Amino acid sequence: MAAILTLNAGSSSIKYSVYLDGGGDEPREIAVGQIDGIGPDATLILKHDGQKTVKSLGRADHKAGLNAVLDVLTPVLGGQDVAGVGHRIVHGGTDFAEPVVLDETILERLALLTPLAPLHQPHNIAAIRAAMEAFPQAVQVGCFDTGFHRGHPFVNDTYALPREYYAQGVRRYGFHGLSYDYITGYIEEAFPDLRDGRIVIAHLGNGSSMCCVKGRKSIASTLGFSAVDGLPMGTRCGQLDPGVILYLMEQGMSKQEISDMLFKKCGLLGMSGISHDMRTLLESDAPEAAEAVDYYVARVKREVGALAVADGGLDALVFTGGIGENAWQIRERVCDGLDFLGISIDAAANRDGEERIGTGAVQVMVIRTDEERVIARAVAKELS
Ligand SMILES: Nc1ncnc2c1ncn2[C@@H]1O[C@H](COP(=O)(O)OP(=O)(O)O)[C@@H](O)[C@H]1O
Ligand SMILES: CC(=O)OP(=O)(O)O
Ligand SMILES: [Mg+2]
Repeated sequence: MAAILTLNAGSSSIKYSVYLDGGGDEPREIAVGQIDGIGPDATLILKHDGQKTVKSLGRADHKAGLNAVLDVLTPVLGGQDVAGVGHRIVHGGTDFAEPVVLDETILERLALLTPLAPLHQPHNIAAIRAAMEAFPQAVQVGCFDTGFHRGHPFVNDTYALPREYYAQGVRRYGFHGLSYDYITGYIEEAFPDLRDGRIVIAHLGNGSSMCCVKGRKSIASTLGFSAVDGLPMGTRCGQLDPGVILYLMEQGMSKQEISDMLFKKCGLLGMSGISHDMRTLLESDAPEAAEAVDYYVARVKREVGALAVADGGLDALVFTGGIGENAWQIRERVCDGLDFLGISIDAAANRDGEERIGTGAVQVMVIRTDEERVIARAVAKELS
């Protein structure tokens, strides 16, 4: 049976999985892992054959992380034929929404979108090139984070700029679409009563965004044209008055310096001066760490309200992503004081990370996302 490999290069991690192609049935996962904490202190995790391997890599950038993944996969694959490799590609622009078989021309077009997702797009493209070299016989399939949001109503898809900019592609694309696709599919199966419900999903990770859906369709997202808008993130500023950028330009900062600052030096890292990592900030006693977390929580809360309004009400609130799935403290603080929206949670169920933690009119849920599965399904479809 042929194998399918998935690669998902996030801003602070590379997630990977190996599946066996089900020949039309759901692909069967046989190994899963990630390089966590890309930067000074990276860790490789592999779960395979009922065993979990954890190996410290020390300092590792995306390239070193990817090489470590390819190394660890050799014994996992055991000479098995890799028929397809699926890739998460963060930005598809106006041209790409559905999964696509990748070739050199497409890669060149995707590279043009790098300024809009500098923490992802180059690593996504590097992973594709590495996979093309490592598995030359395999079909390489790109799956786009922006695809899920392409049906937004115009009011949630545009900025109030002169119209020609919309035509040029200056739009609210939204990201984390593979995660939202997985979560909405999961809800459809596990909670059929919510199939047509108004759901706000908070994908809180190193990259964070929120999205409201109705009947599995994205209605609005906090992320927009580039992967920097909306919520504050590990190193990204989130929503910002464009006047600040004009101010920075007047201060003499170059385009590259401003981009580096907004994408790499802001958010939790910039506000705390300590770390981009939510785990570190929750453990810290420094007031700056507490202020960064306060700001993060306050922005998530505001977006719950904003997205509930955009969706015409709220039936469920879902937490997912590295922070949303694991940080009970953040979930507790986000939900605190939102009773007026019908949101309240059971403290013990929340601490235990149970799937259903709501006690009010709105269902509140913690659901583990699986972007890799969405990618694997797309590859399997391509192979069938
Ligand atoms: N137990 C935990 N408590 C708090 N935060 C956590 C926990 N586990 C993971 N995280 C946070 O999740 C983030 C990584 O999320 P993830 O979705 O994997 O990232 P990426 O955006 O790279 O895909 C990190 O900032 C990390 O601090
Ligand atoms: C789009 C984005 O921010 O992705 P990630 O959360 O994987 O960094
Ligand atoms: Mg991610």
